[in-house]
Amino acid sequence: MLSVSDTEAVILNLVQPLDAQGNTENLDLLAATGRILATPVTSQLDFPHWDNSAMDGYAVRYEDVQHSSAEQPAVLDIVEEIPAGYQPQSTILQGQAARIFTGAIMPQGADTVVIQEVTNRQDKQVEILAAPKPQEFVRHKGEFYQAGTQLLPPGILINPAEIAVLAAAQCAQVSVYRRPRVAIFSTGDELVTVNQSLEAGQIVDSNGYALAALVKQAGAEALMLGIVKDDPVALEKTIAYAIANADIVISSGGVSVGDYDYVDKILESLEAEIHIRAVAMRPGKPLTVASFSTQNSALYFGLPGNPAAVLVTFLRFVQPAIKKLSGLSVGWQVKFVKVRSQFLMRSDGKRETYVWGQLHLIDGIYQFRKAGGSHSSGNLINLAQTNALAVIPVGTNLISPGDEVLVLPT
Ligand SMILES: Nc1nc2c(c(=O)[nH]1)N[C@H]1C(S)=C(S)[C@@H](COP(=O)(O)OP(=O)(O)OC[C@H]3O[C@@H](n4cnc5c(N)ncnc54)[C@H](O)[C@@H]3O)O[C@H]1N2
Ligand code: MOO
Ligand SMILES: [Mg+2]
Repeated sequence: MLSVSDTEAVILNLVQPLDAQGNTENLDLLAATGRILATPVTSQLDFPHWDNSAMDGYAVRYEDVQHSSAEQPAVLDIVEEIPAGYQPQSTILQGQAARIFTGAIMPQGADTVVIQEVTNRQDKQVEILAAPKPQEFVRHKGEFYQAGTQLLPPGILINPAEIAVLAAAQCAQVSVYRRPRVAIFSTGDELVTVNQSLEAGQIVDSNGYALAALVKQAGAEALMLGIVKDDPVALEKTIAYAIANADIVISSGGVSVGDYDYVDKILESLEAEIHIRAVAMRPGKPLTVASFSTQNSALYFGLPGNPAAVLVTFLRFVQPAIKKLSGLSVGWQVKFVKVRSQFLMRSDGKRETYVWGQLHLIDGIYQFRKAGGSHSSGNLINLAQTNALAVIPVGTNLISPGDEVLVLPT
């Protein structure tokens, strides 16, 4: 059995990020939030585009006002008014100023802005009641970004701030990586769809729904292949189709040691290389990860059937794999935060144990509260309304209330 961290390393090593050749699409800027930028973006514009005022006030020559005070104000002639959006017409000469507003172009000759709060306007003149600093309140051309240098690198997540930058650089369309395609199917003779009536021994295929939601949340596209019976022929057909039509395949169930657990056997018959068969974690011990030598074949994740095991193994291993595959250049790994546990938690200390619960903000500090109810990996009911997984490492049997614990926000 591999440790969780070795398993993560093996998986991330198997993932080939999408190649920018042939795996991109052009999107309208407004549709690009949450997508991954595929090509570097460069602008021919400086930011700011020209020297401009950061404040409402007066554009002046520093040398004219450097000794100004309330007692001995410099008195300047106002020669122009410059609102934002206008090209100034005059050059400010000695003893002159321009009325100027935030974001307006600085006029020639002026090098400093005096905010209107420290001035006294007298019709066509202004008194400067305090000496500014040289170049104060001027935003200089190219101070934020210089034309021709890289504005945004490829492989970054496009969040609202990047959308704003791309808009300012007049990128109405952006090249992003296509969404990874993830095939999902559930195995089990006991499974029915949400709208079928339940006979004895049957349960609803909730894993398919959970996985579809998780895949979408991870920024990928779900290719739903439904329920497959515990039947080698049907399974082989579905797996062969899935690996040829997706970047990643996720099945749930059929990976343990039962007589009807066929997934590993079928993968072997399809000449898969099985990299992982079991992980020292709870829940999620029987986990199968396989790859194929055939070109463009998907990476295969055979998740255990128990609903809690599906959620935990997806979040711990599949989500980072999807993120790496999607073209993100950094930050695919899961991020744990250190918080205090409110309650006592136990583990046998043999497998890395994941406990679902809630992060609560108490006086600005997060605390972890284990979910009430059964923590059987077959229980999906108390998974609802949780937002975090706490980790009890191998070798630790007890987390006492108030102890620090690593938590994976979900
Ligand atoms: N003798 C042993 N038995 C088991 C072991 C073991 O080491 N030795 N491991 C246990 C652990 S841990 C897990 S986890 C499960 C994994 O089993 P499988 O991956 O083979 O999954 P199934 O047997 O098909 O199903 C397990 C469980 O989950 C329910 N299930 C399955 N699919 C769905 C679905 N789509 N939606 C909702 N629920 C589903 C299924 O009905 C079973 O109750 O094996 C243990 N056994
Ligand atoms: O590994 Mo299993 O997922 O504990 O039920
Ligand atoms: Mg089984």
